[in-house]
Amino acid sequence: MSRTIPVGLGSRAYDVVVGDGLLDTAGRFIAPFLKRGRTAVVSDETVWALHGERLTAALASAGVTALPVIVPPGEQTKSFEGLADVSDRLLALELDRGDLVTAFGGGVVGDLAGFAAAIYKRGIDFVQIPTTLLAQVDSSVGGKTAIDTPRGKNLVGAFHQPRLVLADLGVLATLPDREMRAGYAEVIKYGLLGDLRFFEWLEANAAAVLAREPEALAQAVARSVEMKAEIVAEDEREQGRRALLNLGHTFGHALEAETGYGSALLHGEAVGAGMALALRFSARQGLVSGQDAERGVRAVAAGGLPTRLDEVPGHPFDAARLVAHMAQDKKAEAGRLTFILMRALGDAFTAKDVDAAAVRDFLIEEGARG
Ligand SMILES: NC(=O)c1ccc[n+]([C@@H]2O[C@H](COP(=O)([O-])OP(=O)(O)OC[C@H]3O[C@@H](n4cnc5c(N)ncnc54)[C@H](O)[C@@H]3O)[C@@H](O)[C@H]2O)c1
Ligand SMILES: O=C(O)C(=O)C[C@@H](O)[C@H](O)[C@H](O)COP(=O)(O)O
Ligand SMILES: [Zn+2]
Repeated sequence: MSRTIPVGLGSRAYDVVVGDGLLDTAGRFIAPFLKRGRTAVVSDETVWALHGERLTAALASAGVTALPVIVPPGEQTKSFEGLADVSDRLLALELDRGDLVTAFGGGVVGDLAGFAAAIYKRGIDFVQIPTTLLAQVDSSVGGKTAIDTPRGKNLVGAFHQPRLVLADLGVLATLPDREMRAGYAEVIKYGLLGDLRFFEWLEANAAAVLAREPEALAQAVARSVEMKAEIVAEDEREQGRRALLNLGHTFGHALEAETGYGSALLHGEAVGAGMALALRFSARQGLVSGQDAERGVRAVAAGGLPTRLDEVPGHPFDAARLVAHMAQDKKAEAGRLTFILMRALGDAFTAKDVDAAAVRDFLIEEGARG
């Protein structure tokens, strides 16, 4: 059984298909987007070793040749060097504008391959086959593509929507538990930012989702995608409501930049800690009740995610350096900080012009160095 969730973007509309075993029918889904029977498949070494043969066979059975472009796994690959490497290899394959790039992996591969597709010969089509929980619920949908720079996360990128997303829940069977927990951060984010019922469902079903129980997993992925699709369709370029998807990211991206994008702190872990900080900062500002904030933090912790700075590798962080990273955030305007804060569980909002000194004081209270 699969579910198809449309992303209603007019001429750039596409479907997200969620189900078990979709990889084996990938050729049938992808063939209609091809002008000739081939696609470059950008993947990382780990995903390719585990699932590359299966995808290659599925494509071949529909008359499609896979041209692999395999990159090292991990956040460090989402860099200028990684982008140059992928772009050069797509050129070496002599892809033209009628060809298609398939991003087959987690958010790193999706963001990198998507950005390469956005700028290759000024733009070619791509499809996403996300293989992590995080990529299935979040990064494969919505068209944000980017690389990191030492100055900050995702600072160089483009909006480039995929033509199709195929989320095969079965491939998550090989995903390490730590990566499941990191992906769960983006799942709970949807409940916190805009759906109290989903949040409550997750409070009751976190363990089942993390254990990959088929029904719970399918429900968590489908509801997350549904929420993201609805928000992206309303605000593709983050002029308003889409910024809510950044809950936990202003704090989280600053922590990622400070830890140097290594394996010590995964994006989802940074978002987990970032959401806990956003909840407590909201309470400190009198925006949300202390009770709601604590309940939100408990739900993040139940996902096995860090919720305090002293649980984040790199602690103690320098408060001023964290605030400096936040000023580079894409939501900041004229040097003024923007955060996604909470009014209640299931009710987040965009707070513009947040006082940098208040954020710094809060971070010091939370254990950062003054
Ligand atoms: N574009 C967006 O809207 C968006 C949204 C959220 C996150 N992101 C970005 O996504 C990135 C994080 O993505 P991620 O968490 O998927 O990390 P990732 O792509 O690094 O994948 C995590 C690890 O899991 C491995 N892996 C992937 N699929 C596997 C599988 N099925 N079985 C076994 N191992 C597997 C990978 O090789 C990698 O080592 C960050 O760069 C973040 O900024 C982007
Ligand atoms: O799709 C979005 O919009 C998001 O903000 C989703 C986030 O989970 C994701 O990490 C995104 O890449 C962050 O965007 P950025 O614009 O802050 O780089
Ligand atoms: Zn994210």
